Amino acid sequence: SGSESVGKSVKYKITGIDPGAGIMQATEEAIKEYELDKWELVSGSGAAMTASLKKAYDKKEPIIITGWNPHWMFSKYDLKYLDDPKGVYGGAEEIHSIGRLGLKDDHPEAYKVLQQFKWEDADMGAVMVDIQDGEKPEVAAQNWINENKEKVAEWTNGVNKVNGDKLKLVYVAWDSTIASTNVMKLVLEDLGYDVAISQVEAGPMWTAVADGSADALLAGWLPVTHQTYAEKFEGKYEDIGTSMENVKIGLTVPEYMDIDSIEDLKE
Ligand SMILES: C[SH](C)CC(=O)O
Repeated sequence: SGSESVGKSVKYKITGIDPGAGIMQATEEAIKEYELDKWELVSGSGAAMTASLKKAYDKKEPIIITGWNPHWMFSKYDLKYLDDPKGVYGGAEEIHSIGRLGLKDDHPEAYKVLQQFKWEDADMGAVMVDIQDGEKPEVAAQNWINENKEKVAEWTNGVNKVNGDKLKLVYVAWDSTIASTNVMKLVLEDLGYDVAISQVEAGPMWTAVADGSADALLAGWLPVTHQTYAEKFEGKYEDIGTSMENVKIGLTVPEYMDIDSIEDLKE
């Protein structure tokens, strides 16, 4: 066919995000399972990945990235997941709220909010797009809360106000988690909590909850994406509840690329 192989066209590179992310471990495993010997996974950050995506997409050039839903990039660009016949990336994943041991006794009101915290892809997406359009995360979060009082009222249903109790949430700079953490910060502050949010890498995020130095994380992607962390810290955290279902991770490419499966990368 004379057409250059996909691998050659992207110099056998997959453009990833921060090295501790579960999708990065899954992609290293995919490189092994699909015998993508010449391929390498390039780590960086979520922001660097989406900047590379924009650069390639604007010129209709090939690029392969580590993608996930919810993410604003799927509404901004025409993207598709590569089929994963070996199931390396798992199926429908869920986002869990993970709390330190003792949180329920120390802060029963906050615990109950996290238990009742549930929203959809579209809710989180609205906050992410607002941020992507230049709004500050805390303003985008407040905008969403103002528009969704009834949904927030479900989260705080039956929860008493508190008087300045301190809470610390940890998160990673993934667009989805920046959105959820900023919304939850405002909801808990509205109940009277003094909330600090701290941006760390994925490993330190789980470690902080497991060692009790943070109260909760809102980005427990399970059962597959964060399986390594969940196993490593087994017994040292409490899975408080699922805030979102049917989320997904996988290798992602622009629709204009004529490949459909991870198997196609072997050529
Ligand atoms: C980047 S996804 C939100 C989560 C993960 O891959 O760890």
